[in-house]
Amino acid sequence: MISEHSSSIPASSGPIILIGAGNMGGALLTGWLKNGVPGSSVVVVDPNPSEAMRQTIADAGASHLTGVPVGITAGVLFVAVKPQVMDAVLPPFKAILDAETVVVSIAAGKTIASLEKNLGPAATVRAMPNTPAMVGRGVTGAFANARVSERQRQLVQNLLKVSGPVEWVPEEADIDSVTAVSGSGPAYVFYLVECMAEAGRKLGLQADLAMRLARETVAGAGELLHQSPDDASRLRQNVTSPGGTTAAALGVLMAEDGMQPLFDAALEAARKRAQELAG
Ligand SMILES: NC(=O)C1=CN([C@@H]2O[C@H](COP(=O)(O)OP(=O)(O)OC[C@H]3O[C@@H](n4cnc5c(N)ncnc54)[C@H](OP(=O)(O)O)[C@@H]3O)[C@@H](O)[C@H]2O)C=CC1
Ligand SMILES: O=C(O)[C@@H]1CCC=N1
Repeated sequence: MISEHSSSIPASSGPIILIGAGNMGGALLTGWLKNGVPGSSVVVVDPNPSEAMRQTIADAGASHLTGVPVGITAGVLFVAVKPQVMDAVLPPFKAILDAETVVVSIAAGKTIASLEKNLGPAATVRAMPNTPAMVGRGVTGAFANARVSERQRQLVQNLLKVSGPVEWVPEEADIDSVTAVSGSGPAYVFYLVECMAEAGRKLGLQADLAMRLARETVAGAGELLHQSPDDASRLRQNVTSPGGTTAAALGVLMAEDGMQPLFDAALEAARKRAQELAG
């Protein structure tokens, strides 16, 4: 159970059961532990976590199980397994829910209706974090169904915000769009680094130098975006001298057949895939 004394995390009515301690589940667990959630209030269910995760769990005094806990009721059931295995994994967990439990799923696409098919009607939040959560710099979109009380919403908000800001959306369908923008978004940025490095190599730079330049440029631009009060458009304009080199490059990227139509198509594809994973 999380006590009122845990820094910013309000009390839950029972332990947090985390199903799946992979990339995202592990990142959230690490964030909870750093932000005052006592390890003793967390039960991690994962048949085969990494050695590093086993160590984290053990060091925190959290419990590790390979299957459904027996004899306890979940305060929060936090679902962080792949959407494709959820229908096989979830049904036995129905036994550890009661009227006070809030279910949180971070799985792409999986609808609340699909979760309820496996778990029965429950206070449920669909959330979509992203991998910068691993360094406490993520952003999460979240939707709560009508069964979620104000207390549960606060509790979930505090559990999610250990990895960065939380943006609540008014419609469940919005979560699929959030997934397309920020859930998958870090991959687009990493690919941008790859593209910049490859283009630099084609201009004659050593491949590893081009990669270092591209990587530090994107990391530095991200940090500037994070720290500056200016919006992205203003920051772009600050780089762009009239008649200069940046304007020449942006003439290509911002052409009618430049990046915007590519991003429109890419994000539409991501949202469509989320919708296909719904069932
Ligand atoms: N990666 C990302 O950028 C994001 C992912 N998500 C969502 O988060 C969820 C998890 O993704 P991610 O962390 O990347 O995936 P991972 O594969 O890294 O993590 C899933 C974990 O669940 C474990 N697992 C498998 N079967 C079970 C089971 N029966 N009971 C308990 N645990 C089990 C896996 O073990 P094993 O490896 O041994 O199979 C693994 O440790 C997905 O639903 C995804 O859509 C959301 C936002 C961003
Ligand atoms: O690719 C995926 O399906 C997951 C969800 C968002 C990021 N990774």
